[in-house]
Amino acid sequence: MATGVNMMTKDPILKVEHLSMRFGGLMAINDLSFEAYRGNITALIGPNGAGKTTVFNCITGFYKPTMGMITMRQKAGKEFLLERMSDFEVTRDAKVARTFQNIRLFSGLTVLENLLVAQHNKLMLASGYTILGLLGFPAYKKAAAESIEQAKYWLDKASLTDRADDPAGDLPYGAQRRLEIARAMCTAPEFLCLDEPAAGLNPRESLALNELLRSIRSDTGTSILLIEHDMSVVMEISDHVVVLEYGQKISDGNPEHVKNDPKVIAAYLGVEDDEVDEVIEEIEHIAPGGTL
Ligand SMILES: Nc1ncnc2c1ncn2[C@@H]1O[C@H](COP(=O)(O)OP(=O)(O)OP(=O)(O)O)[C@@H](O)[C@H]1O
Repeated sequence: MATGVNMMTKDPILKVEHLSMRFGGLMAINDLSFEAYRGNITALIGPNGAGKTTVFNCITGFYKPTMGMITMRQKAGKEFLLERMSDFEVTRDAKVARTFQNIRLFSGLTVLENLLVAQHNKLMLASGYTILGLLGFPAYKKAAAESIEQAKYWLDKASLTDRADDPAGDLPYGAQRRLEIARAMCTAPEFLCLDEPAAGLNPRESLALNELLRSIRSDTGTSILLIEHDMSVVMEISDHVVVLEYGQKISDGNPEHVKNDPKVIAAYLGVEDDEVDEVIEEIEHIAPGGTL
């Protein structure tokens, strides 16, 4: 398959091999294989019901796949077979963080508190899981100061510093989405999975999201896998796009390759492959140069 991506020079952080997930009589994912590369933004796209969230749930330990292997290799070389791990272990040990389609913030806590709660594990470790934290043990004090610094850093990156003391539930929708991503970044993940981060955003909020994701890629080197329906976000910021239809991969490559792939156009327009040329001709007639 021509892909437009030079796979030889890429270093995979995630390898999904022959993944299948069956729900009763429904094969939601059927023998799916793809890779996500270190330091890249990879987008997983496809029509409604294609299986994107199911893939995310398999990667992040929420579902146990019916078949297949999901290997994550950290920067230091340590490998994890994610399909064998619980969601808690995937987050804590493999350092995979995720956000959900529906926002899941602690809406009664302030913005800053949301970012501190995300670092709970680190603080508990520093307290030795005892009351040393309450007694002002130096290691705990140091960890607490680091947590605040980390929270401040991500408040700034997400353009939320001036809302730090407001309840998270009072933020506009786009700011809540950025806070969720900032909260995930406070756990210092190597791999960040975002489920429809641009859903419901207005164009200005979408731009702010793009900027945040680009800065995560350039400043931290964290690899990102995102599910997204907003093609302007996908085409604008992704290095690599994987397209699913009915639980199978139909295209894999750089954004330019994917948006011109007749199979992808057919899937989105809901037509048979052999009718694609005809439909593209019609589209060209209405909007010359138009793609997806
Ligand atoms: N827990 C489940 N039990 C039964 N069927 C499920 C379950 N989760 C997903 N499915 C089915 O699996 C298929 C793929 O669903 P999935 O949510 O992964 O698609 P998607 O590509 O994320 O869709 P959307 O873009 O609409 O969010 C659908 O037919 C869905 O109804």
